[in-house]
Amino acid sequence: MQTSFPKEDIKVLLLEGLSATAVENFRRAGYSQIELHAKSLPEAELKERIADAHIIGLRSRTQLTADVLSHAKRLMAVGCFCIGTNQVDLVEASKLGIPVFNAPYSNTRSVAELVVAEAIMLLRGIPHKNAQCHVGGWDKSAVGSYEARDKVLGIIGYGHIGTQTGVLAEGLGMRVLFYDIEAKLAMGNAHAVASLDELLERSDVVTLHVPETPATKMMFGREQLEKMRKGSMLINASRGSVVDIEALAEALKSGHLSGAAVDVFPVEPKGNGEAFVSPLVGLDNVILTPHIGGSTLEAQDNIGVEVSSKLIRYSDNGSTLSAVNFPEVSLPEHPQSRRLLHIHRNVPGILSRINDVFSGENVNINAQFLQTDAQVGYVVIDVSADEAKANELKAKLAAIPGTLRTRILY
Ligand SMILES: NC(=O)C1=CN([C@@H]2O[C@H](COP(=O)(O)OP(=O)(O)OC[C@H]3O[C@@H](n4cnc5c(N)ncnc54)[C@H](O)[C@@H]3O)[C@@H](O)[C@H]2O)C=CC1
Ligand SMILES: O=C(O)C(=O)COP(=O)(O)O
Repeated sequence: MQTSFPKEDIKVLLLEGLSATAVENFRRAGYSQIELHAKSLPEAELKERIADAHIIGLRSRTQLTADVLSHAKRLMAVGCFCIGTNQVDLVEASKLGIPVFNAPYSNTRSVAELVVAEAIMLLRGIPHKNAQCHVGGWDKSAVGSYEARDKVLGIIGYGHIGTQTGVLAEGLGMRVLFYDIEAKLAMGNAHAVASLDELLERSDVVTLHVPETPATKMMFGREQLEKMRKGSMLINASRGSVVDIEALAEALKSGHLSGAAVDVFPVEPKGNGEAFVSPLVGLDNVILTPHIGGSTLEAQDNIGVEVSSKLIRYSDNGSTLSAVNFPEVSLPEHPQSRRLLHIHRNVPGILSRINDVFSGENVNINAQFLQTDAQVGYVVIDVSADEAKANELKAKLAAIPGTLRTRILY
């Protein structure tokens, strides 16, 4: 599709070592100005690099704060090449008229497999036995080693990853309980519990799968750890902010918990090679992994295609389907028309001002799409007009008070 703004002038900034599938997809769609970085950028450099970027792709490390976004003079879309979107100030992006996309399912299975494997490792006391062997020890004993079969796995946050983890765990013969703030359909023989406390009191292994939200920040502290059964285990592959890591280290040192597996941390290195510091370092009953729950080649390749396709579709066609902070529209193509986009603050009266722009003009409106959310309104208008007329209409649309952005797509 031929776009009004030449695709070769659209700068795509891709950070944090995204899969080559993302780059190939952009290139195939005609985007040639792609800047690739293997790591997240220090804030000052990020502000510099984002200044003239039209599209940015990132993973969990890059913080797109309101301050960083204020340096992005041309940014039209953000792609989180992962599940979590807590690293982006979604409200600010929405206020600026910038849709944010993610990959809500592509690494779900990878996280669930890792968690189930860790549950088995912890139940067998493998972290400690492994550490012993590495220093010449030999601790052949069944003490503290258990089968996963018939043990209780307590899942906090029964969404995509939580349910998938429960299904895999049931395959091993584990009994699955879950706690969620929403009513959820139980998969297999899983049971919802009435309260977090009940889940903690009944589980042998507890695993966290909540997103980072104001309500989940530090939701798992000393009080929750104390309520866990003596000798039980905790797995956290959600977000580092969810667990009080100092309190977790104490619970492990005191023996109240017999083990833990932790993939996410309150402070994580910006990239490979930077030192990792944590109160859990050196505890040989803990499996530490460098935030790799979703880092399998399958997941990363799929995410690369999924998120780049959403960004390309928005850039080429205006569709915002599955944006996490923006009104969602899925648009047909009308190649015979010119497509104008109008993004505005959702305040009363704008639609009639938009329609005023077209009334009295000698142009035919072939289609009009409108979707709003609490903050933003998104109108797409397909018109029969020549280039000069389309530019004139765009200028009039841009002059409407409350307008955030206007574009002529094609
Ligand atoms: N370690 C890693 O590499 C990865 C980590 N993640 C993390 O896992 C999180 C969960 O992913 P999904 O399962 O795909 O998300 P999801 O949105 O499908 O599920 C999250 C569930 O948590 C529930 N929830 C929210 N607040 C809660 C609370 N306060 N208490 C109890 N339940 C609550 C929700 O109702 C929902 O059912 C992501 O947001 C991300 O932070 C995701 C992928 C990879
Ligand atoms: O998908 C997520 O939310 C993750 O936490 C994975 O993050 P990553 O892409 O490995 O930085």
